[in-house]
Amino acid sequence: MSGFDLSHLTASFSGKRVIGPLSLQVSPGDKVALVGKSGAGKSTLIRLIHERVNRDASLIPQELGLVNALSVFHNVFMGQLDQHATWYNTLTLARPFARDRTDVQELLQALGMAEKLRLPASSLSGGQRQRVAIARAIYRNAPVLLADEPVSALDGPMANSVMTLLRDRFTTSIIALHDVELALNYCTRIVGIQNGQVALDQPRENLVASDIMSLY
Ligand SMILES: Nc1ncnc2c1ncn2[C@@H]1O[C@H](COP(=O)(O)OP(=O)(O)OP(=O)(O)O)[C@@H](O)[C@H]1O
Repeated sequence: MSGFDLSHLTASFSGKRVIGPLSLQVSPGDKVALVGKSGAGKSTLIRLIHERVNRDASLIPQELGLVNALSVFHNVFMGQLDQHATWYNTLTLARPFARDRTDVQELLQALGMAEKLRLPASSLSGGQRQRVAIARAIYRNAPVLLADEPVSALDGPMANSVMTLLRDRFTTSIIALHDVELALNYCTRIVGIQNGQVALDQPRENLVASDIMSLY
């Protein structure tokens, strides 16, 4: 599955509705940017979509979810944990298989972090940690990417390079982005969220930055 049709998406906290009810239909090949001001509901919507799509998604959550005590290799390998038998994962914890090490190393190379393979995640900077979560999502190789501000801790050139990589590696994606220029440059469809509802849903070519800024 690389497209999906979700309806009746709702979320509430302490009895207060923060999302929906809303529907979202995503076709295979859509590269959706979720935009909207802080607190609009983008992260909550990504979580709701992940609950529905689950194993078909590669997720980059805003909180990253790295295990500090484990190496960069093992954090990336976690992207495929549910695709291997328990014995394979247990052996990998002690001593990774050469093929997996090579695959992860190649990914880290593409993310400018080749020399970090064996280091614990605790020793990384914020931007490096974010790239490990990105590598984990790419390594998972699911049909759909769900990402919540995946390049927020990266400098401009690195953010562009990572967005290019994500665009090339995933046919279908939904990415929450604060950076309107990145949204317009790397996505094919812009979905604006306002007060938990879809306030804008347009192909990228119909929009300029000022159209999106009206959401803020
Ligand atoms: N765990 C929670 N408990 C209570 N309220 C929450 C919780 N998570 C989110 N909210 C509320 O839900 C609303 C939407 O939050 P959400 O994190 O989805 O927004 P967002 O658009 O992703 O914001 P940002 O761009 O700042 O990440 C906000 O009003 C927020 O306060």
